[in-house]
Amino acid sequence: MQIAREFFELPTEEKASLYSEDPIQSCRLYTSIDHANEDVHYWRDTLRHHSHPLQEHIQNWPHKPTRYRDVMGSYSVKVRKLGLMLLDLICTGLGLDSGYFNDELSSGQMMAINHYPPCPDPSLTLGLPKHSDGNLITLLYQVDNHGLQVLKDGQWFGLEPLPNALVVNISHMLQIISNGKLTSADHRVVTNKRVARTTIACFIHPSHDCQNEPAKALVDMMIRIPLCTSLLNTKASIVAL
Ligand SMILES: O=C(O)CCC(=O)C(=O)O
Ligand SMILES: [Fe+2]
Repeated sequence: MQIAREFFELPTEEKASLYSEDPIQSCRLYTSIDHANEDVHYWRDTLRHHSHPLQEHIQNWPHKPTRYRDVMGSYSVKVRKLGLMLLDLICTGLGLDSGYFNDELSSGQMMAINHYPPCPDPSLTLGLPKHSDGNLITLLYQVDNHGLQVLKDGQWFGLEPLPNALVVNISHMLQIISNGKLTSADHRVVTNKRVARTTIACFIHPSHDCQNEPAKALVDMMIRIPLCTSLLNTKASIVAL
């Protein structure tokens, strides 16, 4: 977290070379969501880069702070290990074959270092608007400052930062694969006037050419035999729920 904060404390000129609006860039610094086209800008700067396989991506990461690559690289490997362990447990919980989430379903990983500076008027914007994550599973590290809220039964609840704890989000792909047994949580970030907030999100995601669908074992098959006058004409229609 210290390294993440040090990155955002670098002089603007130092960070400027990483600034890009192009979502295809493997490592880029940008702000809000779609700065050129959005009506409201969100109060966030973010450094986003791929992080798995590490050796394919680390050379695109920032040079400064000098320990950035070492520290963030080692965090990325460890947090991935934890994420895959959680996916194994979720796999058991869902009753899927062990290793279901291995390989292409979890072969990608992206990290976002989010920075929310103090906001002079928090009533005018948010750090991030309501959304749920589009990947498989997200592990978010937040240390001390509040800001993250989750939507439950139509109400927003603040998620207290707990020392040495990570927030784990079920994301869209996991909702799809689990056929809705797990649901992705809507969340947002509010700002405050006093202090900056920095977070590190790790998004584990499927490979880009992998097709996602509900796991077969979680799809109920219902056979309907329509009532008709001639049994000979009866067709069984199979409906996947
Ligand atoms: O910074 C946070 O607390 C949440 C970040 C988040 O939701 C995201 O990057 O998708
Ligand atoms: Fe999110």
